[in-house]
Amino acid sequence: MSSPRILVVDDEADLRELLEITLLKMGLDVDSAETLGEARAFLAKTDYALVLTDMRLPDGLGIELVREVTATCKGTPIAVVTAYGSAENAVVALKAGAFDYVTKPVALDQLRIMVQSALRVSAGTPGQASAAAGTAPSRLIGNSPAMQGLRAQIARLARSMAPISITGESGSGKELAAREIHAQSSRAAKPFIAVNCGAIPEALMEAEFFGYRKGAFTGAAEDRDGFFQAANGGTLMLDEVADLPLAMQVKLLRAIQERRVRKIGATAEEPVDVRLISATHQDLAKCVETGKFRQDLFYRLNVIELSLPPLRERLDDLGVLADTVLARLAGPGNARLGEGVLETLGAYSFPGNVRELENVLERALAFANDGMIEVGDLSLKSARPGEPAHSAAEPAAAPAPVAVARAPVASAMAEASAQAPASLAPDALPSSLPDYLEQVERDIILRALAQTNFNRTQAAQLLGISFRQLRYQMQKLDIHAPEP
Ligand SMILES: Nc1ncnc2c1ncn2[C@@H]1O[C@H](COP(=O)(O)OP(=O)(O)OP(=O)(O)O)[C@@H](O)[C@H]1O
Repeated sequence: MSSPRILVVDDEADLRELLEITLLKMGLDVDSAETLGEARAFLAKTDYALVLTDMRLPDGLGIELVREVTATCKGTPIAVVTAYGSAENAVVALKAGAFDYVTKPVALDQLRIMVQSALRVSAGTPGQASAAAGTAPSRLIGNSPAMQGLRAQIARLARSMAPISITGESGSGKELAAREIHAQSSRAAKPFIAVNCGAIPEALMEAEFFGYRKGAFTGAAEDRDGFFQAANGGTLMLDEVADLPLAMQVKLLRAIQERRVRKIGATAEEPVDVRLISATHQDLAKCVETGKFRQDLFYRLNVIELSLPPLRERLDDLGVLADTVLARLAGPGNARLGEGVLETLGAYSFPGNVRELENVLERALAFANDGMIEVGDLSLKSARPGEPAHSAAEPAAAPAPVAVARAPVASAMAEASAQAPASLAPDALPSSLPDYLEQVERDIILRALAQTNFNRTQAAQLLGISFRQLRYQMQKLDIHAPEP
């Protein structure tokens, strides 16, 4: 079987030679062109597994070739070589459809990693083949035009290394979309690691992201990998990226630019091959304006934007989503929606999106007779049709109070109040600040859960925190949902 063939396009003889030698040593066949014109002539005759082009060529710009190859050579990955520090070129090329980029001076270990990953793309992984054939069932359920467009966009984006920034309200499926991109990419066999940037204490962040060496600090009993090493070869999702403290943003930017990380306590850096996907329900551009988020990092992460529509803008999908959720909860065919249920759901604004739909159906199923969910089994916040829903970014107004808190919540509340620290006199001090704060936190979370009938999405909104933060705090404080 013949080796994959690569086209190198560069007018600098030294660099061209270095690229050729490196690729030949990897067992690949190479054609070389010095100009755009020569490259076009090669491309007209031969199918390549990868095109690697410089940005500046005597008769034009490499970006033209990126556009042509992306438009005409279906599936051929093209990567660009950019001058060091010219992030702009790299970003423009990625936006135009380039698979990836390497910077000059070219680090050969990074070049090899990039080439191998491009070869996996052009060979087509099983995930890609079935996705392309339209046979792979997508985890993103919905037949609305918005969902169809989203799935098509994901299939395209899965073929490149370009960083993707996913925006959307809480519960709209940002993590699911990121997992889908990973699953359809040539990285599917490698790990997908999702990190909630808002849930990591600032003091631990560097160790969590980059790892540490044994003895680097008190308690570092052995070497440990960070998220970057754990995601090597795969995808790293930075969820709630707007919550990253500024100091960590600087370190992250460096890791992204260099594609290398250094463990705390290590002397040398190590290369990492990670595709980055970031997500947030906040307006990251606004965070840049207010100085909360670094512009340079924003620019690096926000190369391709993927925006997830809120559920209330794709109500056509309610039926199929409800069927899928019920089949998962009760087993296929064991639960159904009674008369008027879909219409009632359709009149609700779902501020917590699909996650809230899942919660609503799970609770309703607990009250339903023989798996038949009736309108009375739904406990929705009052919502009028067409009423604009609250953005997840802004805390929702307090929901209509729940008439009676369910017994387990009420008893948990009573228990919490019994333990709750008596309010302190203005100059009194608690004997243990952490215990005192923990009890206050427990008390407040239980109160919010009782008010929302243990709907965590709504409770998180009441408290002005994300669903994930609430879930994290509940785990930490050992607070559990009552048994239905
Ligand atoms: N289109 C969809 N099809 C099927 N399930 C979905 C869809 N969108 C979201 N979900 C489900 O809704 C829940 C929330 O999704 P996910 O965690 O991806 O949301 P998110 O936007 O990342 O939320 P957050 O901002 O709170 O982290 C998950 O259980 C997910 O499986």
